[in-house]
Amino acid sequence: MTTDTTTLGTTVLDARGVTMRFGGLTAVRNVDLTVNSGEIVGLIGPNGAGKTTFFNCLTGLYIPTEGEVRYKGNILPPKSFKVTAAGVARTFQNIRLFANMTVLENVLVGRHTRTKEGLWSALLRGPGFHRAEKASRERAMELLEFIGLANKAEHLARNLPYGEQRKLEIARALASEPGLLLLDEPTAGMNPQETRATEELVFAIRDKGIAVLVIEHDMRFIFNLCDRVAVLVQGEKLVEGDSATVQGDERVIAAYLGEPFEDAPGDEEIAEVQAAEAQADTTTDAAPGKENDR
Ligand SMILES: Nc1ncnc2c1ncn2[C@@H]1O[C@H](COP(=O)(O)OP(=O)(O)OP(=O)(O)O)[C@@H](O)[C@H]1O
Repeated sequence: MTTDTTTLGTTVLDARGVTMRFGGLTAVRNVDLTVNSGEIVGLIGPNGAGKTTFFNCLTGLYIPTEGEVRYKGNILPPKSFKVTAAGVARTFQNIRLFANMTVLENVLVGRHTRTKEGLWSALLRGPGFHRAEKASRERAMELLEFIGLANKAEHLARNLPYGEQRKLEIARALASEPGLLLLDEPTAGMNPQETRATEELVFAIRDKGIAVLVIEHDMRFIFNLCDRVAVLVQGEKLVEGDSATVQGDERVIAAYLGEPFEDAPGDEEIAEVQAAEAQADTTTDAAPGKENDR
């Protein structure tokens, strides 16, 4: 799946040797990861594997103990608002909207890194301020159209259904006009329809020329969506490749034992298949992990 609007292959994000230690605990160990323009890259791994910690290292919330992170060739500054200004936006695992502000106001907040008008201009409310404010509102409304919330621009964020609140978070992140969007579990708590809509939204974002790096536990979502998937286990990158490669990798299957993929067969089905295979004197073509191939 490619996009017409970007040149595939230009490195947007380049994380090298990222390590994050908390006292004696190494949450992320020597992780390399690149995201190229036009790509949607997935980051998966069991609970506590270090995925969010890695995101925090990419977005200036944490300063990695070792390693460096470059965005379009430049080392990212160790402050989250500067990272956003540089072109990297993110959403969080837990919704962080301004609940008592309107939908439109939430998106306008996300635009502050792109608004040139300073404090004095805002206080004096001169013509420059009014022009900038009008342009910001127009852009925010465009984004709300794009994610399908324009008709709720004046609603309070707290009154939106859960799935729409998550969408609004994405719109707010997009308001900073990023070149790279990091999504931390965007479908957590969503029903299947909302998840499918989010999938379409992420494709549409990619088609606008924004590269995407996404953490998600929903394997079907990840494998449908991503051009490339990296697997973190206990802070280390275990495997990286396209969806088919990662789904078929026995180390990945082993890492997820006890936490099966959605729709993965239950123990009974596995036992049945194994018994049938043993009986049928099968060749090695019946590869382990095939059951997860969709
Ligand atoms: N600020 C912190 N201080 C100390 N330990 C931390 C901190 N943040 C994360 N950790 C630890 O680092 C490890 C990785 O946690 P992290 O939240 O990055 O995992 P994760 O892969 O995102 O998990 P999940 O899928 O459950 O969100 C865990 O052992 C966690 O307890």
